[in-house]
Amino acid sequence: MTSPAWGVLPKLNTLDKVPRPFLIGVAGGTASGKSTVCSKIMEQLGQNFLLENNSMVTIISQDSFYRDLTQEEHKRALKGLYNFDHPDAFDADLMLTTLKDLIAGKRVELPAYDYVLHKRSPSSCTIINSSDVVLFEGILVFYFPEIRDLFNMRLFVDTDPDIRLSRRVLKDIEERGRELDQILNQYVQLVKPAFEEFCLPTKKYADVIIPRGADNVVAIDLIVQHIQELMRPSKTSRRSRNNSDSIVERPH
Ligand SMILES: Nc1ncnc2c1ncn2[C@@H]1O[C@H](COP(=O)(O)OP(=O)(O)O)[C@@H](O)[C@H]1O
Ligand SMILES: Nc1ccn([C@@H]2O[C@H](COP(=O)(O)O)[C@@H](O)[C@H]2O)c(=O)n1
Repeated sequence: MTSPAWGVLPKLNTLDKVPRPFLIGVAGGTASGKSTVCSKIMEQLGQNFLLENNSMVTIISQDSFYRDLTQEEHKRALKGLYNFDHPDAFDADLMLTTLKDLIAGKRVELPAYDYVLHKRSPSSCTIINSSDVVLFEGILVFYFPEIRDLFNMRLFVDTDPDIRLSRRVLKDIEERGRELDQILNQYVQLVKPAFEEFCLPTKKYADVIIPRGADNVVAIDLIVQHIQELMRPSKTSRRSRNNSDSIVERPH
């Protein structure tokens, strides 16, 4: 293979290594199963590959990057009238810095998000040391171009909207103590229109679309196999990559 192949590897310092951490973006509508898919990928990588190699997988939620609300915004949030599905609801700068820090091998601190209080809870912070694989999941992880470009693999969880709504209703009642009329009002007025305007158009950036989310065991198995293949050391040649579209064999 001659020079043209090198052009698809702009982010790699050395062709002997896949990026570490290997950063995977997982987008999809609310309650599509993003977290569940991430947990399955993590579980399977742990079972099949990472234990042998003493490596680590980390899942990060975009929800940790919701902006702090003003008093007025907080009042609206309590009534289900604040738009948490709009890109402006997120601190995109902090998201970018955090991901860049992780890529640089730095330790990062992530506050858990409290959906009842509508704010981050610094008391339950997760400290993330360097990992081999980082799964970053959220409704708008592919929305911001600079963030989107950091991913080495992009997945979109594509689940039927009726199923998502029914899961969302249950989740909001059981885990977030919300009332049905407020949940449905927020969904119809804010969640659904924002999904159509901001989240769904990012599906085109995905390397792999996963219909039916975590039910799709074949898709998840193939994704896990692909990650294992990319990360496995090879004696004769090593596959080097920037994203799934540009896997090339190392020139001999
Ligand atoms: N394939 C599935 N079958 C049944 N329930 C599921 C499935 N995937 C997710 N769920 C449930 O739906 C809810 C939302 O799933 P979750 O993974 O948290 O979605 P997201 O991270 O996209 O918001 C959770 O209660 C989860 O247990
Ligand atoms: N205080 C908040 C913050 C977010 N939401 C909703 O969460 C959804 C994103 O999380 P998923 O796990 O479902 O992807 C998003 O649709 C927001 O409407 C909220 O209701 N309250």
